[in-house]
Amino acid sequence: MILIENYWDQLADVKDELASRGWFPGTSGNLSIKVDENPRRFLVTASGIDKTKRTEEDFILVDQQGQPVYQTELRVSAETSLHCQVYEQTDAGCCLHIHTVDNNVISELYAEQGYITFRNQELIKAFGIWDQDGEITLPIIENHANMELLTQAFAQAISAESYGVLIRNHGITVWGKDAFTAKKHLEAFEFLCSYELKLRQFA
Ligand SMILES: CSC[C@@H](O)[C@@H](O)C(=O)COP(=O)(O)O
Ligand SMILES: [Zn+2]
Repeated sequence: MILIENYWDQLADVKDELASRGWFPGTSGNLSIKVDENPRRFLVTASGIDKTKRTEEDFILVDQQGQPVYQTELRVSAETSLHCQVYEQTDAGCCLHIHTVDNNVISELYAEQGYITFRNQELIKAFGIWDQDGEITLPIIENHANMELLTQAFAQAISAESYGVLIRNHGITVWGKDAFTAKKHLEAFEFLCSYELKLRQFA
């Protein structure tokens, strides 16, 4: 038997931790956690809510098309289709999206290149990459206002080895096999973005 409450609590805990870092400015950001694969169902944040508050209406159970499983007055996150793509194309169990100044500035600086590759950093090991010359690449896509176009570009950028996609002047979407791993990947990408920006100030 699947205990949705268990997944709900895991996602609520992650949300609280990210909120305590100020990673949901202006109601931005959205989170999801998979509760079942056959058929695929996941909890996703309701749209437009204050993600720094913990309430009983924070998450909505949706199917693989991102449609609510039960009748609700709440709206699912405007970016639910991106979460659907992550679960469709990877074996992720959790997907996190945040807007920070650091990830936005990195997205602008590297937009023309279309990606940023991080190397020579101990924290790359957070992605399970243990080689001496290990590196991780984060693709960067344009921020289309049209969700169909954004979802298309996002789907093309997803790869099993990247664990995240950066949307230009918008934010980062990161995933992992479970809530713990997704948060670890998110923290690592944020660290790497911040490091890169600081280094550029001196280089
Ligand atoms: C309020 S600005 C952020 C939104 O436009 C969007 O990018 C976002 O991350 C949150 O949307 P939401 O529908 O609440 O999941
Ligand atoms: Zn967003």
